[in-house]
Amino acid sequence: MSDYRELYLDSVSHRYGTKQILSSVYLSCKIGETVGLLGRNGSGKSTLLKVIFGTLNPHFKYARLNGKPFKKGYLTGQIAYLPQERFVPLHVKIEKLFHLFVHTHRDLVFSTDFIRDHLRYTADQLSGGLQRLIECFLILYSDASFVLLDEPFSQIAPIYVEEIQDHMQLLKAKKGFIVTDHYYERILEVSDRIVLINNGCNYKITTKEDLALHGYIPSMK
Ligand SMILES: Nc1ncnc2c1ncn2[C@@H]1O[C@H](COP(=O)(O)OP(=O)(O)OP(=O)(O)O)[C@@H](O)[C@H]1O
Repeated sequence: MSDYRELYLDSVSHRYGTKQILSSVYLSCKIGETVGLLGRNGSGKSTLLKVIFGTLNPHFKYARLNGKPFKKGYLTGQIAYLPQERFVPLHVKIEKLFHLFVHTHRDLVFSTDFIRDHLRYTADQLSGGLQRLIECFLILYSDASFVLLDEPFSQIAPIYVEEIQDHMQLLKAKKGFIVTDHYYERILEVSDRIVLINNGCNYKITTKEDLALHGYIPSMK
């Protein structure tokens, strides 16, 4: 049985056409936990996050949130998702976006210097990296208890990656995170445990050697 305050996925299977991408994948995340999701390009990480959020209907999944079965994550109001692709509208003021997405922790996010400095702009007035950073904060600070982050560190300068990590740490008592990125050293730093997707299956990773064993990083000398 799953604990209360847990996102739980079991038996997730999906194929595109005849290509099997996920075969009975299991994944869980509790409040207070950061789960790092790793895997080679095309292994199915984004597919899995889309399945959880509900924008992709898999061939099979068994999903529960706080013990209760759910079909589409976004309908629960408890799951937020940062997709790989840009999602913010270009012509809406950043301040308005934060008013739409963030309620509980708005004061906290508005007290962050680089967010406050950009509130009066629209996304099209910002660089690609800053747009991504704003998107990341909109999702981190949304009211959802479980946050799915697809490549939050890509395009972002190291100084801001540190900021993202710090804010994840700050929010962790109240939220659970599932995060994937190919800056795997960052994923190792920020995560309490690591799950690797390989050949459609999930593997528990405990050491860097495990990552080499599964062919995610070059074998270690
Ligand atoms: N809509 C689609 N139609 C057909 N095939 C798809 C579709 N979306 C993804 N795929 C294929 O499914 C596989 C898994 O894609 P996915 O985006 O989930 O991988 P990923 O692990 O997130 O990869 P990356 O690390 O490169 O972002 C890839 O081979 C991809 O080409």
